[in-house]
Amino acid sequence: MVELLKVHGSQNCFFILDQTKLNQELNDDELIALAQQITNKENGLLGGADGVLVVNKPVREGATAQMRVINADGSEASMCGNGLRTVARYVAERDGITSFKVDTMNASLQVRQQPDLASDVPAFAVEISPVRFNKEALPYNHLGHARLLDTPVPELLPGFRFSGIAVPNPHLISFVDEEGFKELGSLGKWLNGDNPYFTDGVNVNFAHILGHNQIFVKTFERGVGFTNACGTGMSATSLAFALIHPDQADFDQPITVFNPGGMVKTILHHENHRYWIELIGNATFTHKIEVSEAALHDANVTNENATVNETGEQAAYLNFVHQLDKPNF
Ligand SMILES: N[C@@H](CCC[C@H](N)C(=O)O)C(=O)O
Repeated sequence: MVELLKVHGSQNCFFILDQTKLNQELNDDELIALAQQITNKENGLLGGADGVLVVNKPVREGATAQMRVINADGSEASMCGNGLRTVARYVAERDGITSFKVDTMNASLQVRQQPDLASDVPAFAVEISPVRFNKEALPYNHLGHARLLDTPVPELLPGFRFSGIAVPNPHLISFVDEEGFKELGSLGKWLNGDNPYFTDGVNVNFAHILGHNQIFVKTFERGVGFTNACGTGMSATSLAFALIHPDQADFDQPITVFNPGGMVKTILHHENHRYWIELIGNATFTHKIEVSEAALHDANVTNENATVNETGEQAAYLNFVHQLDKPNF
C-alpha cells in the first residue's frame, strides 16, 4: 500500500503523491489520468481537488526534492505557491529538516518552516521566483503592448486595467472595485478557452485594495477554474500592488493578502535588479489515504478502494480563519 495526502494552502486543495515511495513511478500519461480522475469535483476522491503535487527525487544540485504540479485538467504548471508550502512541510517531516530547496520546473526554490499560525495550523515560507514581465514570458499575442502594468486593455475588458506577471506561471491581474469581481468568471473562462490573446491560458486575478499593505485577491486558475486561493497569484498581485501604488504597499514588509479560503502574507524583495517574493501561509494536511500502487497506475482511486483517515487539522484551520476579520467578494 502507498500513502497519499490530501492537503491545502488557503483551502487551495491538492493530493500529494511521493513517487520516491513507489516500486515503479507513474509515467506522464498515468500522472495526467490520475490527476483528472482523483481531482474530479463530482466523483473524485474526497470531493476532488485543484491538482496533484508530485514529489520526486531532486534534479538539480543542492535541492532536496522536486515538485511537479498537475492541474485538475491534466495540464502541467511550472509553479504552485500554495502547493509548494504543503510539499515543503511534507519533505520537512519526511526528512527531519526545516530549511531546504525544492526543484520546480524552472528553478530551485528556498522553503523554510515558520512558527504555526495557530494551534495545529503549521506554516511554511516559500520563495516565488523568477519574476518576468515581458509578453513572451506570459505569453500573450495581439495586444499591442510589450508588457502590461496597469494598462487599459479594452480587447480583454473595457474599462479595466491589467498587469501581466509571470512568476514563472502566468498571471493577469486587475485591481477592481466590489462590482468588478462579477466579471472575473467570464473573463477567466474566455481566456482559458478559445481566444486569440492567451492561447496557453492564463491565471486571472482580481484584487481589491483594503488599506496599506492589505489586499483581497480572488483567482480564476488556468487548468482548474475558480479556486479558494492561488499562491503564485497572490504573490504576483502583491508585486503589482507595490509597483502601481507605491504609496500603499512596501517592499521588505509583510503584505496581508486575504482570499476566499483564508489569508497569507507576502514579502516583496528587489535585490540585484531582480524581484522575488516570499509567500507565507498555512500548510495543512487534512487526510491521510492508503491505496494500492496498482490503483494509482490505473487512475482508479475511489472512496471505495482507499482507506481514508482524517487528521483533524481542518477543524483547527477553520477555527483560525473564523478568527480573521476576513472580507469576501
Ligand atoms: N494554485 C497554484 C497555481 C497552480 C497552477 C496554475 N493553475 C497554473 O496553471 O499556472 C498556486 O497556489 O500558485
